[in-house]
Amino acid sequence: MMTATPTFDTLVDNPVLAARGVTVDFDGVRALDGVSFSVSAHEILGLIGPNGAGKTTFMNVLSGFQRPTTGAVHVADRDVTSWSPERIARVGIGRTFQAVRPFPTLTVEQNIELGALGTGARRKVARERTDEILDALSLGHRRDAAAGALPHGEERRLGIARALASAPSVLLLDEPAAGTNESESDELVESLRAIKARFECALVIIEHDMRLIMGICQRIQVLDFGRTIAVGTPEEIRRDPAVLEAYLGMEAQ
Ligand SMILES: Nc1ncnc2c1ncn2[C@@H]1O[C@H](COP(=O)(O)OP(=O)(O)OP(=O)(O)O)[C@@H](O)[C@H]1O
Repeated sequence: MMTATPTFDTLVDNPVLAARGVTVDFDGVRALDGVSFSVSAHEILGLIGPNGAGKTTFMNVLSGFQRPTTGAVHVADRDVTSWSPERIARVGIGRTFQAVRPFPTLTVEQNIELGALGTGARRKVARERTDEILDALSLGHRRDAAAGALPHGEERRLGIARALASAPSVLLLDEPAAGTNESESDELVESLRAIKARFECALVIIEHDMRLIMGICQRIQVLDFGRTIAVGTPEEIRRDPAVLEAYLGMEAQ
């Protein structure tokens, strides 16, 4: 287990997405302080930490929505640190947002197809991909429903489906289980497993639902006050004293 802040060089070999020494300052607040990170093709990585630890800011840096004050972001061997979000999306980094909802008056199918067409897929390819995603995320029975009429758990899955439609090599998910009940969260886990099994896509998941994170992630990185305090398997993280002190508290013991 690595409990110190990892350096770029000691992280995974051949990462599809990596960041080195990322610092972000907001008017006197240091939201991130030298965070390094990498994810392998097809890996499921959890990014956890207490409120305000810097998780969303870090995801914004990875996807081009926040320019780091210092540090670098690489997609495979390309330095994308100064790229726009649109350009980063085009080289395979997809993401969902905590608060962005699907287009409510469009159908589920149309929402997903737009996600594919938006990154340049031809209509036939977009249709095929939409069918595959509807099936993998168990949304086929809702194909013609208006997105705005979906129950909350399905609406969250549609958000993921839309991001998946752009055929990302890495999908960044910002609190996909937010507001879901236990059975919706179980369905979400099934969908994430189906994505891993059926699509060539790594997943990076910010989530406060520890049952979900511990159940599905192969590796977890923990942030606290803008720094990495641990990286390891769920088992290692569950027992890490720094993590217990910072975040999990008694509930993890
Ligand atoms: N645009 C901003 N301007 C100023 N400060 C910001 C901005 N965005 C984030 N911060 C601050 O940066 C720190 C990290 O915030 P961030 O939202 O990244 O944390 P988080 O780990 O995602 O939290 P949560 O789990 O509550 O979503 C916090 O102190 C927050 O107040």
